[in-house]
Amino acid sequence: MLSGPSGVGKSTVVAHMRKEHPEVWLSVSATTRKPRPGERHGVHYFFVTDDEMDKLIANGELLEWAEFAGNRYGTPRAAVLEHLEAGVPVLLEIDLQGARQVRASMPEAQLVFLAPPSWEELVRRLTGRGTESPEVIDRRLEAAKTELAAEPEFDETLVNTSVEDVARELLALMNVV
Ligand SMILES: Nc1nc2c(ncn2[C@@H]2O[C@H](COP(=O)(O)OP(=O)(O)O)[C@@H](O)[C@H]2O)c(=O)[nH]1
Ligand SMILES: Nc1ncnc2c1ncn2[C@@H]1O[C@H](COP(=O)(O)OP(=O)(O)O)[C@@H](O)[C@H]1O
Repeated sequence: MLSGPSGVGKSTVVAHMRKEHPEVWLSVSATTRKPRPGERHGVHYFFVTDDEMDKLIANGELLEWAEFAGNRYGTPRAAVLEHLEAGVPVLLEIDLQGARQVRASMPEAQLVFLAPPSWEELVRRLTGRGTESPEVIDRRLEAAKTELAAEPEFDETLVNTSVEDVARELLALMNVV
């Protein structure tokens, strides 16, 4: 499981890793957040309405879910279990609250925290991505303070200075290489 503050580079690292190792399966989450330009339904997320999210939760279809910066996000349970049973390396990219839930239900899961080289660099990356309004950026930076403080809860911390290095370290932790 990979967690870390918004803008630290999780998606970038995972995309780089999967380009070279497509055998790593990345869970596609359901979210009530609106798609960013270029994001596709079923690829980056399953973009769902509030009602649809209510149903997924009520029917027990999510392994975990959380509200993050005003939107809900959850991991579809069935696909994760199928891939684990098939022996495929599974990666979840989820927030701190989700990571805590998975740790409780799957104690064997490995929790990896992706940290920024500095607070200033995190702000620079999140702002530089240009996908969020200043209000949303503030909200995400507020959440980032809590996430950075929870770093000791994780099994491993990787500092995202070089995307290539972090991708390699993550693969090694997953025993893929
Ligand atoms: N708990 C949980 N968090 C998720 C899930 N999918 C994504 N997230 C997290 O939600 C947060 C916001 O994701 P997103 O809106 O895509 O923004 P980004 O992380 O800045 O690219 C990030 O911390 C994600 O890791 C999920 O299924 N469950
Ligand atoms: N190691 C890095 N060095 C410099 N910029 C990076 C690095 N990793 C990611 N970025 C940039 O930071 C921004 C946020 O990355 P992104 O992968 O969207 O973060 P997250 O998925 O954690 O929210 C993007 O513009 C990305 O190109």
